[in-house]
Amino acid sequence: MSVEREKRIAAEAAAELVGSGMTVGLGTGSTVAYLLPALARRELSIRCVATSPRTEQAARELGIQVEPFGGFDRLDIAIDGADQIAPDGWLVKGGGAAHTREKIVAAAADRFVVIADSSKPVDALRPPVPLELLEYGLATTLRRLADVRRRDVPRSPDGGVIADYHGDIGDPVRLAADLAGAPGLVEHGLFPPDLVATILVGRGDSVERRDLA
Ligand SMILES: O=C(CO)[C@H](O)[C@H](O)COP(=O)(O)O
Repeated sequence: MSVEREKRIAAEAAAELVGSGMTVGLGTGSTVAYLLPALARRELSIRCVATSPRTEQAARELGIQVEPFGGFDRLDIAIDGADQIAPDGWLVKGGGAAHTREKIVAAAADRFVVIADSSKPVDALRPPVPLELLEYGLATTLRRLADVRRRDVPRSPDGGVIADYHGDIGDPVRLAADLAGAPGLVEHGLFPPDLVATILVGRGDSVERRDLA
């Protein structure tokens, strides 16, 4: 079964978790690209925020109501893809360089739902871990952070510089804490299990569901 089909059925299963009246965070990426038409087809009355200009434009073109995030202090649900899913629920995100906004939206949601194809669950997380860095003092930040290289992609919508950590991951709790404490680092792409409510993985013809919360 194709990866694209697995993404689509996981995204469609996630769309079924959304009900009328909900506030919804929309992630970024090729799996979310299947979520948007699935949501639009349901013709629900929902208010959404988008984690990237790309998602915002695609959602609007499908008639989904997208509003500025400033108008919300919480969300009912957020749905997003992932680059890697560890057995204990740790995620690596940010392959599309949207991890800062994605983490803020995931944290704002009562329920964060991850959608993925069967290539995303891994036995152990591996590098790279995406980073967003502040432009101010960038050369010193890059010199201080070991094993970090700038990624040749446009800046984030918030002006941040995208880079990746290529060193060992080891214990993600420790690496996440080390990265979070580094001056000049805006956000990293390690998402802890306590952020995640449900993981939906398309595998072959069916969707595997894991509830973490
Ligand atoms: O974190 C992300 C973007 O920053 C994406 O959610 C992640 O890269 C997965 O993307 P895809 O669904 O295309 O595999």
